[in-house]
Amino acid sequence: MIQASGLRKQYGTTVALDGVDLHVREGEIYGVLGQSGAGKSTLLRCVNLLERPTAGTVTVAGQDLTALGSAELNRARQRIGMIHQHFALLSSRTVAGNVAFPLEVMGVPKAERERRVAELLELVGLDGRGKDRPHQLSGGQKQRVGIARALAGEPAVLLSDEATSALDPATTQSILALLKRLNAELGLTILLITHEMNVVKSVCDSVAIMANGRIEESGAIADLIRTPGSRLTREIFPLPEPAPAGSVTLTFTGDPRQPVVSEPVVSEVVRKFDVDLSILGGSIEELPAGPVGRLRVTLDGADRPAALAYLRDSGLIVEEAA
Ligand SMILES: Nc1ncnc2c1ncn2[C@@H]1O[C@H](COP(=O)(O)OP(=O)(O)OP(=O)(O)O)[C@@H](O)[C@H]1O
Repeated sequence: MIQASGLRKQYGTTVALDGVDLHVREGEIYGVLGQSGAGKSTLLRCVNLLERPTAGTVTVAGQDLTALGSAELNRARQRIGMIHQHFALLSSRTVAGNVAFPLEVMGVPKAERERRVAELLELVGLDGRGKDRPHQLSGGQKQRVGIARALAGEPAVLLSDEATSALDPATTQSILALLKRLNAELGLTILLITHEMNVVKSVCDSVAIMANGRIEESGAIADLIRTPGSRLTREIFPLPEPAPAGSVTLTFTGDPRQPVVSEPVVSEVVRKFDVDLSILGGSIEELPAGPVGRLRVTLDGADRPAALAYLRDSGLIVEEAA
C-alpha cells in the first residue's frame, strides 16, 4: 500500500533520511520507532510529500506521488489522512466544523457533509459533541476529532505523527484501541511514527527501527521476534547485555508449533535431562501476534547439549553466550 524506495532527504548539510526503503502492506498497522532526531517525522512528511525527498520515490495505493504535478498531488493527498501530536484543530470552529473542513475543501454539498460528519463523530465515539469547541474537550477527545477529520476523505491510508505522545497512559490506550478498531473495521492501513515501544507493542503488526536517518531493522513483528539477535526482541525484553558467559537466553516466539508461552517446556527439560536450571531474568508480553516471552537461564550438567537441542526442537529460539 505504501512503498518508499531509496528515500533521501537533506537539509543543508544535515542528512535527515539516508536511503530509506519502506514497504507497508495493505491493511496493516506499521510503526516507525526511533529516538528524537532519527528522521521519523521527515519520513512521514516525505510519504505524503509535505516534504519533497531529495532522492527516491514514494508510491501510495499504486500511485507514484513523486511523479505527480501539484493539482494531481492535492487530489492524491485526499486519500491520505493524517493525525498530529498536538491535534492541529481549528479553535475558531466547532467540533463538527473541524470534521467538515476537508469535506468543504472537496466541495461536498452541505446536506451530504452534515450526514458524513454525524457518521464520523459516531465512529470515533463523539456522538452529540459536534457543537462543542475544541477547548471544551479533553486531549483524548481532541485526538478523536483529529481522527474523524482525517477519515473524512475516506482515506486508504492514515499517517499518525506521534498521535498519542501528548496523552496520559490510559488515554493513549483508548486512542490506540480506536485505531486498531478502525484498522479492523475499515481495513484502514496505518503508518504511525512513535518514540514509544509501548505503542508498537500494543497495536503494530510490523515495525521499522530508525536511527540516524536509516532503518536499522524492519519487518513483521512476529518474524523479527523469531530472528535470533534482533534488536526489537532485545528492546521489548531488556536483559543485561552482554549475556553472562555460559548463560542461555530462550525466546518463546508464539510460534504455532509452540502454542503458548506457559507450555511447561522448562520444567520438562529439567525432568527429562540431567541438568540444573537457574533463572537469571525474563518477562512475558502479550503482543498482537500472541504471547511472547524471553527467559535467561543457566543450564549446567552432563545433558546440557541434549537439553538445548530439545528446547530448539520445541520451537524456542536458543541463544548461548560464549
Ligand atoms: N526543516 C528542517 N530543516 C533543517 N533540518 C531539519 C528539518 N527537519 C528536520 N531536520 C533535521 O533532520 C533530522 C531528523 O529530524 P526529524 O524531525 O525527522 O526526526 P524525528 O525522529 O522525527 O525526531 P522528533 O521525534 O524529535 O521529531 C534532525 O537532525 C533534524 O534537526
